[in-house]
Amino acid sequence: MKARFLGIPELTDVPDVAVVVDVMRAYTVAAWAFARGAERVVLAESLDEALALKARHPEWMTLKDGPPAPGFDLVNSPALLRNTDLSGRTVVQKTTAGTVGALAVKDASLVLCASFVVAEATVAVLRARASREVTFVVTGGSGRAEEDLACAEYIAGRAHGDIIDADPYLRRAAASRSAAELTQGVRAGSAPEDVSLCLELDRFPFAMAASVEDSLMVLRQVTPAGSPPA
Ligand SMILES: O=C(O)[C@H](CS(=O)(=O)O)OP(=O)(O)O
Ligand SMILES: [Mg+2]
Repeated sequence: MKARFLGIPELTDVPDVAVVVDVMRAYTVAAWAFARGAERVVLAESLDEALALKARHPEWMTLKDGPPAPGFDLVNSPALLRNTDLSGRTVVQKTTAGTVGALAVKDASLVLCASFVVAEATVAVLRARASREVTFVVTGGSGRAEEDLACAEYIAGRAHGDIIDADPYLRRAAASRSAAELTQGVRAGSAPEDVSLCLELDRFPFAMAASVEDSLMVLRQVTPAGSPPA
């Protein structure tokens, strides 16, 4: 398996298989949403689209990064989300990097959204797919966010079949600028436990695949043994 690692601005073609990585925090948060019972996560193009979807479907739960805002039910924090019961809910998520990265590759035949908490399940889906090339979208810092790059490289190595010590990758993520900002409380809508929750390797047994459904980009859980959506 050939792996290429690209930032969102570097995406110039439509990949066959894309793994969109956002460790801090979009795809750690999405995984927690599924763990708390969410049925699906709609990746919104804009805050206005998220608010319009909420107006049409008042029972849907809207989530954005940054500070709490009118019309939004949740913030992009695993620590603040993990005690929320989302059973059967649709969550609409809009963030600065993670959701933008998935929408940038929405025409790929397989789009997986990943972070450390779903790393091995993501690896299993990639191995089952046996693609010749996988494009890792490193969403943070125009492709240079160390937490996303470390996670992407770890998943790529494992998908290639390598036996890898995860600790150096987790240490890189722990030393990232994002981790520092979250630890220092610089980012609004965060909690002190966010960083440690983002570094819980393989916390969940499922992967997450996004595909277009009725013109919306919808993220769903996929089990490694099953087939991801076509
Ligand atoms: O919520 C986050 O941590 C970030 C927002 S920013 O990097 O602070 O602007 O969003 P994400 O898309 O989850 O990286
Ligand atoms: Mg991020």
